[in-house]
Amino acid sequence: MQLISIGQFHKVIEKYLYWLSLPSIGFTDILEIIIISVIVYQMLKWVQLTRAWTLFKGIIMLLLFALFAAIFQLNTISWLLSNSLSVGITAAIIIFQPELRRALEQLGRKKIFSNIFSFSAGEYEGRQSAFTEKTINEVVRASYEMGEVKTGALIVIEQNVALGEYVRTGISIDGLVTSQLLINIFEHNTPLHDGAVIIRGNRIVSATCYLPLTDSMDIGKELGTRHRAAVGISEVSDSLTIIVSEETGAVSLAKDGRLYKHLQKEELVEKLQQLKVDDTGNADVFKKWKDLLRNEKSEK
Ligand SMILES: Nc1ncnc2c1ncn2[C@@H]1O[C@H](COP(=O)(O)OP(=O)(O)OP(=O)(O)O)[C@@H](O)[C@H]1O
Repeated sequence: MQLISIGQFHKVIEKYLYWLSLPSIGFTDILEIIIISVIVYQMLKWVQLTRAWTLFKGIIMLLLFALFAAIFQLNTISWLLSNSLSVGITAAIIIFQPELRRALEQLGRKKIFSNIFSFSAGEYEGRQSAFTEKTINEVVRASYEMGEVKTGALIVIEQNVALGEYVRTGISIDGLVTSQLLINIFEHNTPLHDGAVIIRGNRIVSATCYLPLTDSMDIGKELGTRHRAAVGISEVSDSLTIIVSEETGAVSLAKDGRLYKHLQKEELVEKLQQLKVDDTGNADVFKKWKDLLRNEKSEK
């Protein structure tokens, strides 16, 4: 029996198994794979939380149908599908314009690096003055006192995204946050009780502000425009909004497009503590990391 040399063996392998050879993978390829995976994952996560999920399922059905048409050479159907693709994309952009706008706004709000590396309260909180323990106590006291007597209220706490355009819709007030002032503003049949109050740092900057209403379907039919306005402003900004129901006296909170209904006093305090900075105006960097991680967890 004639043995083949190593060189010949190599040639045979190259000739018949060339398709097995893998292209060389460099660092940039791995980086690209990671970046694309993260983008696709984030897009799928976003699509699942919006009306676009239904559209996404529809597109998958169409693609399966196109594959079926291609396999069985249904030429007319294939032609129709490929020619309506560009029209379909334009239509989807028009129909889902609010969702796309919201997604881009949310992307613009993600201050990942500044959140991690900024050490001063001004940069971290984006406010001119600090949101302190005293302000938290005043806001919480006012909310539950108004709840007890069923006085409706809407209190927006501004964070990194400036709410100037909504502040301008109201009547300008430059007053230190106190429970008495808040209760007074929302007192029935007084000129300032309608609409929302906006708080920036430790100060009430405006009252009777008009907020955008959400068109979310997830909000219960029993809730009216006050709650819709609170969720609406939380969709277009990183603000935190407290709602006191005039009907039930319940205190709720809107943040990142979500409504946390019927909060107990301690729960509200806990949520507001995340915005706090100490009296020197400095945010604790370790607390920031803890808060960031906690927020990530609670979002999951
Ligand atoms: N777009 C808006 N921006 C700011 N405030 C608003 C807006 N729409 C309604 N409000 C406030 O909400 C009040 C009406 O509340 P409505 O009864 O419709 O809401 P609700 O969610 O059912 O709350 P409640 O439980 O207090 O009745 C208005 O009088 C006004 O003060």
